[in-house]
Amino acid sequence: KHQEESTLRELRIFLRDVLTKLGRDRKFSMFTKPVDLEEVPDYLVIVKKPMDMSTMMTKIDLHEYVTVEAFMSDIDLICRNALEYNPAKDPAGRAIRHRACAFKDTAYAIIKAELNSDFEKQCQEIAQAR
Ligand SMILES: COC(=O)[C@H](Cc1ccco1)c1ccncc1
Repeated sequence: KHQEESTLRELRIFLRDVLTKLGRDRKFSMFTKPVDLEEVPDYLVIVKKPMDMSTMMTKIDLHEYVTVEAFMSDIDLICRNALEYNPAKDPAGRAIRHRACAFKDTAYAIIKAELNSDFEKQCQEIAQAR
């Protein structure tokens, strides 16, 4: 239905705006691109499902997100992966973990400030009907 397509188009615009805002913050630069598997050869031994903001931007453009909830699951995945791969056993690991938590909290705050709950309800109804 055209009304549904218009709602999903608005969702994509909203999600690109959230990622753009997060990508502007230099403390989150390690989350903007996939972890380099040549630099970090054991990454896939520990992290089963890598995720990063450039991959999320591609998923938006491929219409892979129909709800904000699905988008937030990938934000949570970025954070969880960083916590799993970077133990708190040294200052470098603790700094990355702190940024991972700040990344997730900042994403949630941007979304809460800008998302109309009716809008997400419409997206959920479209997702259920599919
Ligand atoms: C989310 O990013 C990561 O988990 C890797 C882990 C990592 C550790 C050593 C090399 O890479 C990272 C990359 C760049 N700067 C910090 C950490």
